[in-house]
Order: sequence, then C-alpha cells, then structure tokens
Amino acid sequence: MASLHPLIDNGITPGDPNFSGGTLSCLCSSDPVIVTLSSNVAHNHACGCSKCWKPSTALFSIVAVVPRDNLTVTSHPEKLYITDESAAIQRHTCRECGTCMYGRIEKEHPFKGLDFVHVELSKEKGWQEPQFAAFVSSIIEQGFDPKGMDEVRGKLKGLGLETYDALSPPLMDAIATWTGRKSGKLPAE
Ligand SMILES: N[C@@H](CCC(=O)N[C@@H](CSCO)C(=O)NCC(=O)O)C(=O)O
Ligand SMILES: [Zn+2]
Ligand SMILES: [Zn+2]
Repeated sequence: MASLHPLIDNGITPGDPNFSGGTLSCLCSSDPVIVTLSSNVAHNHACGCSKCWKPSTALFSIVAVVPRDNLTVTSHPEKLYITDESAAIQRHTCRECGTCMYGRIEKEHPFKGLDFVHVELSKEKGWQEPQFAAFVSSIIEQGFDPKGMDEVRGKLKGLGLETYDALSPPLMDAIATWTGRKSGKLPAE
C-alpha cells in the first residue's frame, strides 16, 4: 500500500510529555526558513485533507497545533508566502521548496490563536505523537481508489489511530460549542 506518511508507516514513537519545543526547517538545502516553537504541540494528527502540506509520496499529512504566541520565524521569513489567502488556515509556505512552515487563522474562527505545524520538519525528538486520523475519506477527492479505504482505515487503526471523516469528537465539540455560543443558543462562557 502507498505510504500513509513516513512518520507513521513503521509504527508510532511516543513523544516526551516534558519536551518543551524546538525548531522546524524547510527543505531548502541552503538558507532554509526556520521556525522556532517554544512549547510542544497539541492535537497532533494525520490529516487526509487536500489542503494540508504533505510529502509527495504520502496519503496523509501529520499536522498539530501550537499557540501562535509560541511560534516565531527565526530565519528567512522573506521566503514565505500564503498559498491560499481565502482559506481559513493561511498556510505560510516556502516559495523555493514548497514546504508549509505554519498555518495561521486570522479571521473569526473557533481555532483562532492556534497555528498549524508539521513536526516532521524538526530534527528534535519528543514532539507529541499523532493521536488520531482526520478527514480520512478526503483522500478519495485527491484520486485515491475508494476500494482501498478499508485497508487504509485498518492500517491507521492498527497503529492506534482512530479514524474520522472530520476532526476528532473533542475538536468537533469545541467547534460546535464556539458556534453555539456565537449564535446565542448556548450561554456565553
Ligand atoms: N474535503 C476537504 C476538507 C478540507 C478541510 O476542511 N480541512 C480541515 C482540516 S485541516 C487540519 O486538520 C480544515 O479545517 N481546513 C480549513 C483550511 O484548510 O483552511 C478537502 O480535502 O479539501
Ligand atoms: Zn524552503
Ligand atoms: Zn488538513
């Protein structure tokens, strides 16, 4: 079967709960963009959506969040551009190597304040390991044969990753809570 993602194809290595951050580098062989994170990430997951950056051979991205105040571009910010200004998550991508260094939400949104990052861009060990697989059915939209979905879901479950066709229930509940409060159907916090 095609690679799910190189970080998980051969099993999942648990992260270190005491890990306190590190650096992400783009794939340019010279003058890479470097992003420094001052904390570990949270909600790390495999994402099958068409928008998240992933290695060209992988079916899924591995993407996590970090508070935006914990993220700084420490080298070559001038190489970054936003791939899709209209998307909720504005993905700041290296214009030379095409690597997404972080995704930031600027509009009103339940996850505003969190940046989306890819820990495979770091040499350090200890980042939170993937917790679940999201938007699994979305790989079909990108050309994956629907007949192979049982195998994909089976492989993800075998790795200990529960599979969802949106985000995980706690994240979907957080989105719905935000929406309910905004409309007034739920009391304000
Ligand atoms: N089927 C679509 C789904 C795209 C989608 O909604 N992606 C989610 C998850 S990205 C990280 O988990 C999302 O919130 N996207 C907002 C954005 O990317 O701006 C597809 O595959 O394209
Ligand atoms: Zn680059
Ligand atoms: Zn995604």
